[in-house]
Amino acid sequence: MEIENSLLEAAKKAREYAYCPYSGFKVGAAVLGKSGRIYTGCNIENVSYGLTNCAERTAIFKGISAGEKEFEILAVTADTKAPVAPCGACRQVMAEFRINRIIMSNMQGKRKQALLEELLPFSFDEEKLRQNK
Ligand SMILES: O=c1ccn([C@H]2C[C@H](O)[C@@H](CO)O2)c(=O)[nH]1
Ligand SMILES: [Zn+2]
Repeated sequence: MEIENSLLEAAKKAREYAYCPYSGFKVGAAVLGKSGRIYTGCNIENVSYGLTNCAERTAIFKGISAGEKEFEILAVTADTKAPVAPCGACRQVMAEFRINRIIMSNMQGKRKQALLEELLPFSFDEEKLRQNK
């Protein structure tokens, strides 16, 4: 519970740095690396909307680019009525790095936990790529 609270706190702080002039929808995320380090992220939008990077991917890419190989838990938060859920692109990136535990929350502290296999069933993975004939 302690680590979950720390991750949500870190995600909440990172959310303040969201660059979202087009949607006005601020999101914060934090991911725990196997090393024990926490990497945070916010969403970063672009005038060519499709280049937008979500908070979750910002946090994961920060971890990878700092040398982190494996992760334990990812937390994400936004100012929504129900806990915010990661988009499909972020779920696929979480699958790439086997981030199995996801904590979704809102600003009021409402939480929901899920396993990646629940968020992304029948996922496309390395094993399927290797079945290429
Ligand atoms: O889980 C989510 C959902 C949305 N967004 C961002 C993308 C975009 O900047 C804005 C609206 O979709 O919120 C995230 O960062 N994470
Ligand atoms: Zn996303």
